[in-house]
Amino acid sequence: MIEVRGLHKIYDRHLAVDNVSFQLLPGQICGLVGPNGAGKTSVMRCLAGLIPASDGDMTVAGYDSKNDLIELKRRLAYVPDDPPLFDDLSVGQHLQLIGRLYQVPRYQEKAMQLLDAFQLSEKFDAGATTLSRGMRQKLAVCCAYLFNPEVLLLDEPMTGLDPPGIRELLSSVRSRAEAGATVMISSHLLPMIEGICTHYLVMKHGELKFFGTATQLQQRYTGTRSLEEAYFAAIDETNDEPNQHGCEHGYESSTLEVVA
Ligand SMILES: Nc1ncnc2c1ncn2[C@@H]1O[C@H](COP(=O)(O)OP(=O)(O)OP(=O)(O)O)[C@@H](O)[C@H]1O
Repeated sequence: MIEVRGLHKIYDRHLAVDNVSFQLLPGQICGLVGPNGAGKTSVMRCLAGLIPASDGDMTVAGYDSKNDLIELKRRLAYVPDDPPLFDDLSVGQHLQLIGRLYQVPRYQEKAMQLLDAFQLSEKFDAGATTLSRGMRQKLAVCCAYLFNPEVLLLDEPMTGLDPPGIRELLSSVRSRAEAGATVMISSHLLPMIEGICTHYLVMKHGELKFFGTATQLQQRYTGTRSLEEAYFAAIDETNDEPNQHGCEHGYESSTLEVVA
């Protein structure tokens, strides 16, 4: 569902993503974690086709990012951490726009259900500029969910959400994955994503430090009792040589893991 081989992203002369490869299947939820500036957003923006990769191959839902970008975008939703809403549109009009653009059957009904779930119904007629930060985030998630994408890329989606919003977001991510979606969720709130992720991708300085299942992460960093502890073990590793540890870095090994 998501296949990335040798992704590189260079801004001017800064190497922000350095040879990242991984593969995710339908139903899998991948926590994308790493320190500030690790390259997480750059990976997501390349995958979403918002910025060009400097090198590498990416396939989403079977569509190649170089040759089938439009088809790829039809199947993917990317929610950035600061969603760019339309200032002139209300909450309801945002959902109407997405419903029509993506030709979602009965989009009005689905939109109301989503707004209810995220406690945003009373803001149906409110303009985007009048929304709080958390409400903007919730609206962006509702817009992403409305067309039922096969792949969801959520960039720090919990930032600004209230506790009911976080709970709804986490449970909805889980149920969408159970229904067959592939989800990548970047977050610094490690205890919050720990309960839902099947996989983890740990980045530092643009490099992939680990990719694998939650179980593999535990096995790799024996003695760690939580995602947070494994995270620190992964990013504090002094030996940053590529392929030093086999499965964390290589495309072949992540393929093996998925096939297994
Ligand atoms: N448009 C840009 N031009 C130049 N450098 C950029 C640009 N966007 C990102 N970078 C640099 O690329 C690196 C990776 O940035 P990125 O936003 O992908 O990191 P991140 O892991 O998402 O960070 P955070 O956790 O802070 O959101 C950083 O060093 C950043 O300064």
